[in-house]
Amino acid sequence: MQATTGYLVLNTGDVLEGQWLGAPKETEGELVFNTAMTGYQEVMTDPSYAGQIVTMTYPLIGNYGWNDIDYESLKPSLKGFIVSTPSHNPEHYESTNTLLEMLEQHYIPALSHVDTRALTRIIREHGEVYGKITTDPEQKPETNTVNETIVSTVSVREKQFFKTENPANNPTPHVVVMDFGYKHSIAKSLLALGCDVTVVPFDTNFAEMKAIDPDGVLLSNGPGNPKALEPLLGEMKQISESFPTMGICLGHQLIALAHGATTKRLPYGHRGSNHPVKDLQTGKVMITSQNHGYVVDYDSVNMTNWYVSHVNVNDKSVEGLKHKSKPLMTVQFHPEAHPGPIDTHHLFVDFIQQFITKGEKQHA
Ligand SMILES: NC(=O)CC[C@H](N)C(=O)O
Repeated sequence: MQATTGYLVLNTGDVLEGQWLGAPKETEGELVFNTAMTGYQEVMTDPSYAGQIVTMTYPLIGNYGWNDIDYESLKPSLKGFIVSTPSHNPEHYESTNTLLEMLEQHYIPALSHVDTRALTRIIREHGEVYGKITTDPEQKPETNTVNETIVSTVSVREKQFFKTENPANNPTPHVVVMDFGYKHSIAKSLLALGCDVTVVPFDTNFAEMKAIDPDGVLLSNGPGNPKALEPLLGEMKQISESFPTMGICLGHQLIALAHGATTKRLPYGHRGSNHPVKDLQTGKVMITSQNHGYVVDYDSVNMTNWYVSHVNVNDKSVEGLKHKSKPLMTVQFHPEAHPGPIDTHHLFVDFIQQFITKGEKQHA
């Protein structure tokens, strides 16, 4: 079969040629690159990529197929996918489908045989790049395609309860995950540690949270600019001051904003599975999985009540915050490690230790 030629046209004026894969529809969005060598299924199903076109810097994509285990959400939310060399004949005992079949099933347009190194250099140089996947190289992409309410498109509408199959603690702790586009691995990590988990919509307020009365609250990862959720910060502040709370990625940024810090855009984002992060208390460096374009501004953190617990070794940006007197901890990276190394899994243990050690609720 003759491959259809497709183009990625960028707002920088660059046009890259490739072969069309997946859904036969044009798409546009912000271009971001991920440097992980494996984990394309987790990347594609991570709701934090909603509104974005993702390119993988590793050239061989699809070679271990697509399985029933590694989903981070039920379907991909990304707008498009750009690869160098796709594999249509995967080899893996868990594989149930090919990458191409999944692109078609979920109606995601993609391009292969693109010079992804050149594309990554363009993104690194310009920082914020928008693109369109099209058959017409004369087209121009829209800029600023991520709308303010993108979190509402990926959050659950009704709360969902999951019972742990590993009731290791008595009584079983109950964690509420505020869903800004949560990765399933976050809930799986908590369930595996013996917590029951309720996932609630992103706009759950303090009164609703009090009615559930969990032992701990986790604010999840999610897409878009954290400042888009400014109207909800007051509720999040109350929630995070009243329950032992953990924030991951967007959840970390939101807790920081709610407590008076500011966020800004990184020059070109951290997306990959080998970002070194230093724990400033122990001095240990851990390799982490990351996916973010925004970051908490170091100088804006109120050091009277907070300290910076982790920093990125490469660019010294804020990677974690801890409240000095409340059980409140946040991280910019992904301790659920999917895809990526499990160096920071212990943070989930640290989080739940806060409410299981005494076997009773820590908040009044
Ligand atoms: N993975 C995330 O939660 C990403 C957070 C936010 N959307 C960012 O890009 O910084």
